[in-house]
Amino acid sequence: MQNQESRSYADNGRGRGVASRGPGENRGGRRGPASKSVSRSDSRLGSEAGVKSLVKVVPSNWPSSVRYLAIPVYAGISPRQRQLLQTQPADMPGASASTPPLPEIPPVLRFGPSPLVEIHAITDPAHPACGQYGLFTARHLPAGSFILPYFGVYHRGNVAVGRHGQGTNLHNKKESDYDLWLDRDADVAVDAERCGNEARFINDYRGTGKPRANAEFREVWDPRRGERGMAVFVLPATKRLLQKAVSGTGGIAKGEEILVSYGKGFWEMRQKEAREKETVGESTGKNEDRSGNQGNAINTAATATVRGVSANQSQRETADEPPASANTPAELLGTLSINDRLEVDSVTDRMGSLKVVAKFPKNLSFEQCPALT
Ligand SMILES: C[S@@+](CC[C@H](N)C(=O)[O-])C[C@H]1O[C@@H](n2cnc3c(N)ncnc32)[C@H](O)[C@@H]1O
Repeated sequence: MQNQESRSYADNGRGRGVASRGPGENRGGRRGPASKSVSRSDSRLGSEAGVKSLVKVVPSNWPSSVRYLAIPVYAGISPRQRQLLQTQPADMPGASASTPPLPEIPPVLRFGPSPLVEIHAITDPAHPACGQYGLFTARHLPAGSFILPYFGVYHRGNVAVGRHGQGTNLHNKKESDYDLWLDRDADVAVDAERCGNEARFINDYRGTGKPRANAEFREVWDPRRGERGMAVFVLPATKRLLQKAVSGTGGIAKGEEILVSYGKGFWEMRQKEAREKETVGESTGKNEDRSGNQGNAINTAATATVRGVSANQSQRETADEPPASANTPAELLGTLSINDRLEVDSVTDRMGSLKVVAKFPKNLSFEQCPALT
């Protein structure tokens, strides 16, 4: 079972934060099996053809089990929801005259891997996400600056509730730690568990030794696609940091890990789930880990210890993982289609309180992304 907070690993300040329950050059480091280098001289970058070609390009260290997205994809979003996504809040019916426009993604931003960030495996045993990946800066990023968009599957925010009360995203049939609220009122969230961009690797600052987050998720307007979305920004400078910024030390230094706050609710829910799983494990004699980072983890012990989950990543469910080699948009959309007949008990409302509101529709399918059609 999820609650509103647990769906949020951050909040953008407009009540539309991170949901459920975390122009291109490649740098050094290990390369994922699916990696291809980014050609900065690719004249098609930014064009529709460029988007299509960049779907084939992944950043260094991108895990082969996760599909890289240069634009979002859509699952089960209604035409009305799409319309809402393509409307600035200030233009919404009933919006007050003082509603500010959303901050904009730089219109010249290229589609594909960002030169501002690098994905690295975390090998420091003191880091609570040791054995997983994290996102690091490739250069100094000024306070308040835009870092990158958060891409994933735009889906209905509703969650189904499984036998043990755990929440499950309807669109991918299991809970996700990469699912961010985009618009709670419109019931749209963006999940990067199975496919996404570099932003999906941003860890929470808790337990890392850093006193606070250095970045945040914010709702944005993407003028390239005429659509709302989520993005990551360097935290704006506080008065104290502003003074430092004058001497050039504000923002995030080159090589530092980008860290956000997932929100207290995210971690409270994780603890609750860990307790429940331990209870289930005790009663059945086995433990399971249903964490959302199964696809990426390169070492499981540290994760399990930190999160208090006495489980092993190797026991993760793999049956409904999509194949990892789709490259073209058609393949991408094809392999992500969900036409399965899902059997669920009930659906929670978007506040997450356990409440039967609807039976899950039997067929969900991905809509073609307008940028690709
Ligand atoms: C959005 S993902 C972040 C990327 C993830 N490290 C990966 O390699 O895919 C969220 C997951 O990362 C892990 N994580 C992030 N921040 C953490 C922290 N401060 N302590 C422990 N685990 C963390 C948790 O497993 C969480 O479910």
